[in-house]
Amino acid sequence: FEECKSRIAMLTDAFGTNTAYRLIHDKQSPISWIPQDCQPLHLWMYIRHGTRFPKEQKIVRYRRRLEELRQWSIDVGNGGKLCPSELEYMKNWTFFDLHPSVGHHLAAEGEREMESLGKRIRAAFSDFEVEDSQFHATPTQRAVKSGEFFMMGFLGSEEASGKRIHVVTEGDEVLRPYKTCQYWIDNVKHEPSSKAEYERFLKSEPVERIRRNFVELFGIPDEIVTPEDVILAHNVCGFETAWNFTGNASVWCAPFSSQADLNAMEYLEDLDRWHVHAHGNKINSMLACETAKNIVDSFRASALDRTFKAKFHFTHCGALQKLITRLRLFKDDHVLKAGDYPGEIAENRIWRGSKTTPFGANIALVLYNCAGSLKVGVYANEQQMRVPFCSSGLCDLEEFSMHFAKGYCHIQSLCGSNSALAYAVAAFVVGCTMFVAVNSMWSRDRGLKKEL
Ligand SMILES: O=C(O)[C@@H](COP(=O)(O)O)OP(=O)(O)O
Repeated sequence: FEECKSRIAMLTDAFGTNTAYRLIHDKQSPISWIPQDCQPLHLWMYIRHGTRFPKEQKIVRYRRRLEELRQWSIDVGNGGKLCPSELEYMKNWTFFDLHPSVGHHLAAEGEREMESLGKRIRAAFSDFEVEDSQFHATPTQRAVKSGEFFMMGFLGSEEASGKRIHVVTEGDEVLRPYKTCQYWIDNVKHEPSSKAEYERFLKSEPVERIRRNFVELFGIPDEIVTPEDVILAHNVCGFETAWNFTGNASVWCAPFSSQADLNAMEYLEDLDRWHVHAHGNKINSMLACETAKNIVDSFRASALDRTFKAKFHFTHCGALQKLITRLRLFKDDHVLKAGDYPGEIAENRIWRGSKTTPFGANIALVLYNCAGSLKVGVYANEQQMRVPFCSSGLCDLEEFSMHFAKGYCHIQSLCGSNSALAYAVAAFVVGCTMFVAVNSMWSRDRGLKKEL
């Protein structure tokens, strides 16, 4: 049964946004968060909640559909070409024990992820006393619980017991503005063209090949298994891998018989998230403008009183993707297209859900006082990043603010009834601001060169 063993061994981390944080973090080397001759003044973090359960309606749908597929496989197909251990697992499969009431709740793996992240972040800044720490979360169980577990890791259980999480309202402009943004919902999320590349790839040969593999392995008649079933199996494979700390593979991973299959499934989700939530649409960057303002305002306040403060925000995948878009991180210089897969363009892309926004994904922005100069460091998933609009790795606060937080920011008018006009005005103002900024940098540069 060599085939069974290799099937289990090949499972890695390509589960897109359903990847557990440990699957990417364990491969990274730790970094130093304190640059030489610098002292931290402000730590501002945006954190996606830890590993969770599927949402309530999905638990119901998964149970219904997977039960059907399971019956087809066991009764009719007699397990198809599944290995004996997989067939046994299939017969005793327990995902059905998951009650819909735990839908979208933080899983035990998510609790571990958050507590250990909190501990690592505290350890990274252990030479500095945090004068004030604040914890904010969206009004969801998974975000609030993530905040509580992180806080325990960061402050220790005793200090954490006296501290509260500030729960914001739905659609909060800093934590999750798109959630209630009607303009974005109508013109991006529900706009068919945003899904066009995703739909195209769903019908493409790489996904069809996995579907045929599914049919053959499970011994289910061809006409029963749809491309949506392939997505379902991939989701459940990802979830069961994320929850299962011991690393036993889920039987629903079996149709993905090579890394290429997992990569194709990740690409499918990436096409969706990139076009709807990230670099694929300019409004996504604009929707992070209040978040950007909050970061820069917090930095300016800390720069004045010169004490080390920390603010943590527990939120969701789409919110992190918008902040990532505004920071121009993980940005390919091409549009993500279905037709580019397979091929180097798709395979070498930077944008990957498992690397950008797994469960527990985090973006940290740190203000430092470096021998009297104010500098900003940007970190994604505990690795230092270089933002394209900064001339060096550690960015000068003014240079950073000029690109990141300037320009028109009025989310209500961007999202409200006059939003088409507001969107045009915003795009125009952002364009003008960039023009003026770049021009003034050129003139400053020219001035400096003259002086030299
Ligand atoms: O709420 C959810 O179902 C997903 C998607 O929501 P958005 O990312 O689209 O807000 O986000 P998650 O909570 O897993 O980060």
